[in-house]
Amino acid sequence: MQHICDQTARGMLDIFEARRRMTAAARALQEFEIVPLEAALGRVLGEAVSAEHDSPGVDNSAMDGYALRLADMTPAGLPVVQRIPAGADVTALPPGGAARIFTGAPLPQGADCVVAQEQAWLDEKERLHLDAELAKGANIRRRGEEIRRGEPLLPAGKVLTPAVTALLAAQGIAQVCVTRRLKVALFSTGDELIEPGEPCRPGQVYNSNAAMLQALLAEQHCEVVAREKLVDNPDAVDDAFARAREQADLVVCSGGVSVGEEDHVRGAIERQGGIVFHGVAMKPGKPFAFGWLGESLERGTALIGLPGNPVGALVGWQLLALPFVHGCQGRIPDELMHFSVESGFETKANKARRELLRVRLDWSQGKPVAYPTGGQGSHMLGAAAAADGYLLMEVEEPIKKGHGYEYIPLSQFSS
Ligand SMILES: Nc1nc2c(c(=O)[nH]1)N[C@H]1C(S)=C(S)[C@@H](COP(=O)(O)OP(=O)(O)OC[C@H]3O[C@@H](n4cnc5c(N)ncnc54)[C@H](O)[C@@H]3O)O[C@H]1N2
Ligand code: MOO
Repeated sequence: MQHICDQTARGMLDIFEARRRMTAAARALQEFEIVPLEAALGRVLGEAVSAEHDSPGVDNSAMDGYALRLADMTPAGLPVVQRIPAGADVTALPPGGAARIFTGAPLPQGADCVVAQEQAWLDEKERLHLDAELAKGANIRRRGEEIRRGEPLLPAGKVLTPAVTALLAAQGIAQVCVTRRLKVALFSTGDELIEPGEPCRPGQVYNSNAAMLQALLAEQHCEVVAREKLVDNPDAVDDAFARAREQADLVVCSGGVSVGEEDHVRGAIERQGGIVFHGVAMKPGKPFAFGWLGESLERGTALIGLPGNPVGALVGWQLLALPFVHGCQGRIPDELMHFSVESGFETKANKARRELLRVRLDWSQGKPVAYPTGGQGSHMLGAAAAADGYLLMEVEEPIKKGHGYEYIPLSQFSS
């Protein structure tokens, strides 16, 4: 991964430095709630969890078959003297006998292996014979072989995925302590914006950012405490920010963050708090701003200003805002996942900013080859909606067909 390194261009912050700063700036919320396990998907564990039981709880069979004591087997076979379904109490295997047993059923005391029914046969006297060489311990799942009662099961900061949910359920745990939801106030700025469902005059633009950000926040289990559209007027932005800092942990705002006189977000942040950084050497997403409202970043309300261009807002959210949100949730930080793939296309170099090209991997040649999913303008949502990843184009390095470039899968941003 020699391509991903610090690099600044024309006063803009390097993407990966910006990501580090977002990660470092986050302070984990120290407020928690107890929720039922079935309502905890995607939430973040607020405390470490230890195993409450040995897993497996008893020695048990890994197969439908027969449990036996190997040394008892004779050329004349073994009589089947017991039948043990899953859920039965633990029994003892009488000497010189075998037990019919089913997957997950407790191994009878004295048995030292299980033969799968496909590898055994019963003669006319219902005596068991083996078709395979068996070793002691075969097809037995031992008590506590995965984890013992009291051992660490999950650390604080772990996200409750379906597998984590199952791991907790397997321990009999019905409710968990999770970080409370992050309260987010969501603003979209722009006189041109109208809401989906409203009639559209020429020059007006549907507010896709609010819909997208609401969805992105829902994916992260944030609580949207305000969702407002703001006109391009400094008083309106000031007023909205002043209200939001009282009710939210984080303000997320799109648009109005560039340099034109209709862009009022930076000014409002400076009047009510301060800027940590503004401007990142990435395309799309250059005018990304991070700051705070109130006394300081630590004591005030954090504010993330995303570009108005919808794909810039999306990329800024995924690469820069998410590490901060995760940190506030107390989540164990994720490394950015990326790997090299071949490019199936060519593109001219960008002289100032790294570009994140919206691509899809084609596997039809037995290896992944990246192709663009459509127009790469930062206002063009189609390519973003069709992409499965971003191909990272370094500054002053064109993309050449057949060469390898870092690919950043999008799936990592939804978990
Ligand atoms: N002179 C310069 N102009 C621009 C620069 C620059 O460096 N110098 N940077 C450009 C880049 S890059 C971007 S990105 C944009 C970002 O500008 P803003 O964040 O201030 O966003 P707006 O100007 O408000 O809007 C830009 C664009 O996005 C549309 N938009 C805004 N909000 C929404 C929304 N909620 N849903 C859908 N679309 C939205 C808006 O209509 C504009 O088309 O600045 C460049 N300019
Ligand atoms: O950085 Mo802007 O999002 O390229 O258009």
